[in-house]
Amino acid sequence: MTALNIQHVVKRHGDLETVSDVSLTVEAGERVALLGHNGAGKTTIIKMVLGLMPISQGTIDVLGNHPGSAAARRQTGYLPESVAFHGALTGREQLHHFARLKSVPLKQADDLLDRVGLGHAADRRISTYSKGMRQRIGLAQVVLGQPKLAILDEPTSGLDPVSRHEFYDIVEEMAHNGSAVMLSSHALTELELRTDRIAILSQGQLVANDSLQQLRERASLPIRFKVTASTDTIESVSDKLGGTRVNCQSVELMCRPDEKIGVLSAITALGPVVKDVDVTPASLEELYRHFSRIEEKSS
Ligand SMILES: Nc1ncnc2c1ncn2[C@@H]1O[C@H](COP(=O)(O)OP(=O)(O)OP(=O)(O)O)[C@@H](O)[C@H]1O
Repeated sequence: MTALNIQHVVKRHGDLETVSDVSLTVEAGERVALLGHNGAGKTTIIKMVLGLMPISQGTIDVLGNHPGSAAARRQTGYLPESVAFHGALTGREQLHHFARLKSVPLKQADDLLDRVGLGHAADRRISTYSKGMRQRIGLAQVVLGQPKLAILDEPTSGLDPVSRHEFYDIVEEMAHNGSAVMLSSHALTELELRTDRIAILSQGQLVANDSLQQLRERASLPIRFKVTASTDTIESVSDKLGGTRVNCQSVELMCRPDEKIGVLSAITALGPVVKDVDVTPASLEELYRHFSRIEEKSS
């Protein structure tokens, strides 16, 4: 089921067009990452989806409802880029408040405080919380009531690496339970394995919208091999395979994706002199640069 359906959406501020003919869907249970440079139009799209900003052209359907309608809001969880809570309230009081607004049992709020790692600080005032702790309260209020659509704008800014990992575990759990999740981020490395689809915006236009695997196939960027042998055999390995010597034990090779199996066969044919092989396909960061650059060149 399609939870979010954005079709041919345009946003104009006077003469300035900041979102140009963007079409994007997010299915129930799917995690879609919205990527783009500063000013690419991510927050503008999110604001239109939430009904906080009027659409100049095109349509947005949120679970069969108009963006910003009571029905759409009831089923949507939102974590803004800069999350702000009442500093005088404790984490528990703040989350209980959201639970009452969402008509969710208070017990669920208490359980969520533990789930986001704030059980120990639940009865402390939010003014004493670090940025990461506030972000966790923000995530807890999104998860509260298991919304059918979750919109997360730069959700991991301010979180340390362990907290980021835990954050994506919770997002995964939400998607597993049927929520559609759209999140914007600049932290590409962490998104690689934790999202189902990547949508890349460049200057208001959607320049890519595929799974990581499909993006790799489309971009056809080189694959990197690092072949390790012993110091006394690396010279002959290097002579046979070519590539660049990176140290006294390793050679680095690059090839096109369609050459991968051939290169692997050549490495395997060298037999036990090869101690190790690392095969690294294009990273999301490289793909992101590739797709953003194509658009910049053509504009
Ligand atoms: N009310 C407005 N009037 C005029 N221009 C606006 C308005 N709101 C946003 N913009 C412009 O729209 C473009 C997209 O902004 P947006 O905030 O959506 O970018 P973003 O992709 O979220 O960037 P960031 O990663 O920096 O948060 C920017 O050029 C911004 O200046």
